[in-house]
Amino acid sequence: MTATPDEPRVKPAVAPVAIVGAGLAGLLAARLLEAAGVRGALLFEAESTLGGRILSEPAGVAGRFDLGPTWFWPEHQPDLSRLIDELGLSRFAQFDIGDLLLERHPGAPPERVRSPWETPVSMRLQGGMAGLTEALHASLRHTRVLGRHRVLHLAVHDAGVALTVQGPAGEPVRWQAGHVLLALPPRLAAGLGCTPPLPPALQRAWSSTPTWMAPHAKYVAVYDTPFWRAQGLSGQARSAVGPLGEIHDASPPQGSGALFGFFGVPAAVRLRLGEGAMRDLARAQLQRLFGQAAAAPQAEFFKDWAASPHTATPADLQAAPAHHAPAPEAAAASGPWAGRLTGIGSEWSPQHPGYLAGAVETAQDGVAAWLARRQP
Ligand SMILES: Cc1cc2nc3c(=O)[nH]c(=O)nc-3n(C[C@H](O)[C@H](O)[C@H](O)COP(=O)(O)OP(=O)(O)OC[C@H]3O[C@@H](n4cnc5c(N)ncnc54)[C@H](O)[C@@H]3O)c2cc1C
Repeated sequence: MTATPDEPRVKPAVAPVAIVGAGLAGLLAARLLEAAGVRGALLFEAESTLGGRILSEPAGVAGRFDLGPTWFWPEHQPDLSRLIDELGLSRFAQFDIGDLLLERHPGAPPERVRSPWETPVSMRLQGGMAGLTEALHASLRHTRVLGRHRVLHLAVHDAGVALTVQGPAGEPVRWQAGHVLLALPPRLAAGLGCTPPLPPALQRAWSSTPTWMAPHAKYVAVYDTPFWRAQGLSGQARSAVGPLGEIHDASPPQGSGALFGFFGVPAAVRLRLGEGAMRDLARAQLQRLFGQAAAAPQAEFFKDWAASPHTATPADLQAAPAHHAPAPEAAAASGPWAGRLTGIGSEWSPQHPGYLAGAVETAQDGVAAWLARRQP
């Protein structure tokens, strides 16, 4: 029978758990389920690549450079730190020795100020943060990982949840699972169609939770060497002129040098001006700050997360929140959705909402809660 968009084909087997989203939270949840003996979980990922907001791009022999998260803080994030060790990944401290440059006014030369001491030390992963999600994915043996599978709709029924999923060919297919772990930002989860609808208070709480860093964009410039260090500069800068508002050293532990910056330009302006203009302005700013040697990077990268439909929603583009939002409830307390659906994206973390460590916390808690409730 040929499937039509209105009549999704049904996959008859019922998976114990379906995970929506293969970022850090989704991949870790799959690993934890496998470690507890669960077989045949489904992991749906809308994009063709895994990792979600974690993205590291290669530049020849220079290494890989983070266009998503860069840092973690082991003193405050012991579970994430343990996971990194367990996966055999190497860490190193963020370079921050030397002066910081301050650009206060257009046309005024940058001021040098002593770098503020970073407490606690920010740590980075050798080879880029994507090493974390790649290692998690490589460790999976008993999970069906389905890239280019976008979950569109969830319907609860007596035996569990039916998920309508758009696969690579564009056709909607219905899959069945006993429980759904929503490993995506609450705002995106609130946009999935649900039958019956989620409790209104839960729906409101999820759709009003901003997705951390969704309105932001990053620029990375790669050089042969970290030449600014010889001038006593840390590579850090703050600018009221822009387009980059905050700049850091992004060099790997040895060899090449790199600088990265977060744009201070609002998402709507960036999207209007386009990537080419943003790159040109960012490169010109690095030259203004760090001199002629910064004018011709051997490689450069630009990633605008506001343009990613599987990270940002139109609501995220209105304003960039200065602080991490408090975590909303992760599940329905009563009604048909109780016990069928749990939010495990990082923003649901009570301790570290929006951080990598938050995704670790929510994956651990979500899987533990499902295992505790599961019928023997
Ligand atoms: C530029 C930037 C810098 C950051 N810096 C740091 C940092 O230095 N330190 C730190 O701790 N944190 C940082 N963060 C935050 C960190 O990246 C996130 O907290 C973390 O990666 C979230 O992981 P997650 O798995 O919860 O969600 P995500 O990584 O957002 O994963 C969600 C996944 O769901 C998929 N998806 C979405 N909709 C669907 C659908 N309908 N069907 C199927 N799949 C879907 C997405 O494609 C994605 O793969 C940064 C983020 C950004 C963007």
